[in-house]
Amino acid sequence: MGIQLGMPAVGLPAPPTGASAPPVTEGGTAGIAAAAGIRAADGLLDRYGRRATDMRLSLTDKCNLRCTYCMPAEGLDWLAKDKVLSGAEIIRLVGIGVDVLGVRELRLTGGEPLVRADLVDIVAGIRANHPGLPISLTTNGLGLDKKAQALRDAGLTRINVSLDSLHPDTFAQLTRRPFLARVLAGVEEAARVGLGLIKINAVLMRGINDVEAPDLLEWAVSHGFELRFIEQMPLDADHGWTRDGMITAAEIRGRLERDFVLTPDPRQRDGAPAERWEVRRRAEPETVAGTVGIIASVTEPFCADCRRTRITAEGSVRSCLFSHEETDLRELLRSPGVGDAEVAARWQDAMWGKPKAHGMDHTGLGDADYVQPDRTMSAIGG
Ligand SMILES: Nc1nc2c(ncn2[C@@H]2O[C@H](COP(=O)(O)OP(=O)(O)OP(=O)(O)O)[C@@H](O)[C@H]2O)c(=O)[nH]1
Ligand SMILES: C[S@@+](CC[C@H](N)C(=O)[O-])C[C@H]1O[C@@H](n2cnc3c(N)ncnc32)[C@H](O)[C@@H]1O
Ligand code: SF4
Ligand code: SF4
Repeated sequence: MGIQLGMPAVGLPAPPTGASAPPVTEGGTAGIAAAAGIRAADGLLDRYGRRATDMRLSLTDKCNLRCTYCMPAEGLDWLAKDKVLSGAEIIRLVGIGVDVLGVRELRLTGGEPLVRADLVDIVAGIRANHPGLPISLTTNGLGLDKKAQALRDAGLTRINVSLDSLHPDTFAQLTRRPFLARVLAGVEEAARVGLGLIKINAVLMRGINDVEAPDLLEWAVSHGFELRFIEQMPLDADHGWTRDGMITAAEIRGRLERDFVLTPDPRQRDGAPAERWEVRRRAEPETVAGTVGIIASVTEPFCADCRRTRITAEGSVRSCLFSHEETDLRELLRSPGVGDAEVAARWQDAMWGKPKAHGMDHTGLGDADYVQPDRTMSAIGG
């Protein structure tokens, strides 16, 4: 059962009230969390009683694909190298998250994390400090065939690979690159080296790959992968998203139900973006063939139970995927004499100002008052 928005969770400090409470801005005001009675041990708490324990860290803003729902065809102005957190800074920041602020799982993302030459060293460095921490990677799979074994050896727990089509032409149309075979080689190698349960992420685009939904699911269950369909969100550089144009979760279930029977997965959702369904083929209704997830950020939002804190490649906290403000931690990390406690306090301030949903005080992607963030999904760290 998720925490109700607006209600402090049991045992947590109440949100600040009264004239003495400093104003809350999404980016955080120095000391605001402390002024509200939040101690380091309270972790990454927000005004609505949610506590972030799931850290999503972007390793780079760069990418070697140009997915139409994410990047512009010409790419973006990549960050200068010195603006991006170094491996040592990342390892320190994860340490502060885990040891001081109660982070319980870590996802490495981007941009495309596999383009970072020191990725294996970063994973190994984090693993050495946190033997029990689940560390997962979200990737487009390009180059995974070369790095899967090293990543597993370094201590990576799991991997999610984005793959929207099994047809070379459709793949190239969606990603603007003809690399389907390379992605499939990466998925195959990740499975061979035993990189946990592999999850496949697919965004369905109307008139392009939406007809492929049942084929993608058949492919995934027959390989033992967990496929998740993601509703397209308004985070594309081209501002091409429309509420009417996107494929909804209800529509996805409808398309799948022609070939499969879907029943709710009895496992707890536990704050996960994906709602999971057990999958049975209509031709074999007695046997569970696998699981499918649907991530319905637009039509069935899950913000009330959000447990995520994001760090961008340049070391800023984004309390929400759709935030309009960021809180820089890199400057503190690079200031001689600044200790972990000070970095942790600024991170807590940023999270205290986390919006209720979708960067606003209510849910509603595509509502009249929704304003798309300046950054695209790739630059936020999806
Ligand atoms: N609205 C919203 N969507 C999110 C958030 N985090 C992830 N998503 C969506 O979920 C998709 C899949 O994310 P992944 O990186 O695979 O992570 P995950 O689903 O949390 O990971 P698992 O723990 O492996 O199930 C992303 O591409 C986003 O579309 C979030 O905080 N808010
Ligand atoms: C931004 S990418 C970063 C990691 C890696 N490059 C990849 O593609 O997996 C993470 C996830 O965001 C998803 N994504 C990107 N733009 C999106 C959008 N506008 N709506 C929904 N999901 C999106 C991608 O499909 C991918 O699964
Ligand atoms: S979704 Fe991932 S692979 Fe596609 S352009 Fe965005 S960052 Fe790159
Ligand atoms: S939109 Fe913001 S509040 Fe909602 S689930 Fe995503 S990160 Fe959390």
